[in-house]
Amino acid sequence: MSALTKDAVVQVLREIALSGAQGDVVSAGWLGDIVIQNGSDVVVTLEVPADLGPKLEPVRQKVEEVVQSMPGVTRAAVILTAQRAAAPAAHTHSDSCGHNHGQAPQAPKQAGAGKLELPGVKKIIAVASGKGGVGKSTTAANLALALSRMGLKVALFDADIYGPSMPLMMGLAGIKPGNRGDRILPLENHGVKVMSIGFMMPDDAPIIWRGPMVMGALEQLLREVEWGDVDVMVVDMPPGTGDTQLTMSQRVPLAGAVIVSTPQDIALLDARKGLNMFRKVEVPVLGVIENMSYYVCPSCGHREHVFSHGGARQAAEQLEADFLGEIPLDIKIRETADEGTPIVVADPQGAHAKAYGEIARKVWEKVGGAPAKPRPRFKIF
Ligand SMILES: Nc1ncnc2c1ncn2[C@@H]1O[C@H](COP(=O)(O)OP(=O)(O)OP(=O)(O)O)[C@@H](O)[C@H]1O
Repeated sequence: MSALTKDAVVQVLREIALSGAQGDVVSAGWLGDIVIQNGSDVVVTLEVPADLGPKLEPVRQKVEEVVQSMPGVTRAAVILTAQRAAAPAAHTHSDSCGHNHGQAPQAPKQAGAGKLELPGVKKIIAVASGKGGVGKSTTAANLALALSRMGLKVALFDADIYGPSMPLMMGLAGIKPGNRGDRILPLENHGVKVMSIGFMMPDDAPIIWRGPMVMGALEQLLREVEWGDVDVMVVDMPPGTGDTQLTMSQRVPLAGAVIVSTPQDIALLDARKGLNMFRKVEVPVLGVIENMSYYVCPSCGHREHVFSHGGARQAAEQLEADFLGEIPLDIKIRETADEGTPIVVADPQGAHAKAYGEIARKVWEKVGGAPAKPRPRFKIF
């Protein structure tokens, strides 16, 4: 059998006629990207006009069905993204991984771009970082689990388009969410509802996301998931302070944001950009969490400050943001997350779970959350 090519996919897409005078998805100018992974997994991105987006779910399904039926295709995923005016470039640049490491951009002026409505979701909290690799996702997962242990109904939304890690961290890797009608059902583990852009992509698909596409895909996912009744949703934001992060902070009705930083100065500089970005769009900054703050020697219990300790606390003070707490550098935090059972669940009585619990309590208080009913420790069936 000859190898599957993008041209062959385009050919097939041209055969799907759209109703009305628009021709097909290719001639309508909607074709964004085609990515073929492992020779047989195909992801097609359609960039459609924002006002048509919600009406085009049947088209998305049809295109997916047609691509899926092509010879040589194992899995097909079609993602609709809405075309949106790109935000002004400001002084930002993206590096090769797509992360934005420039200065906080100006708020884009988007006429009519109101807040997304997520009925049933009471409070939404963003977990953000100025740069990648500081432990933002690990913190988001453990924070969500700590909030859940307080007796709250919790959802975790993984918006980290450049490296979605929630499927792995929450023990849901390789599982695909189901549907009810045209609604997507979130997956659930450790008592937390989880949705990740990673569930929608073939494993390791190197999708090259352009700014407006990212927001389109995230919005679509947020809107189409049947979240049900949720006290608090934790959003693992894409790292950095570029246009995507800014647009997301404007469009999602955030109750507040927490910034994760390591103690190194360079990360703190980036953390400042994160703080400033949220302030610019009037999202309350709930505070700063210092991650990988110190190292506890597993044999003697000695605390070693590998980096210049206390930087996040000082930076928080200077920036008039609250310091929410510090989490040590501990291999167990990494291992448990990699195994899909983050430390708050793996060792609920341990010191780390306690530290995350304290942070969760402060965060919940700061967003004015109603006191949660303590979860019973024992269940009698
Ligand atoms: N407190 C910690 N102790 C030990 N390892 C940690 C800790 N926090 C995070 N890590 C590890 O550091 C790495 C990066 O963490 P994580 O993926 O959470 O960062 P991130 O900021 O979300 O990264 P990215 O920007 O790539 O999404 C992971 O291997 C994670 O397990």
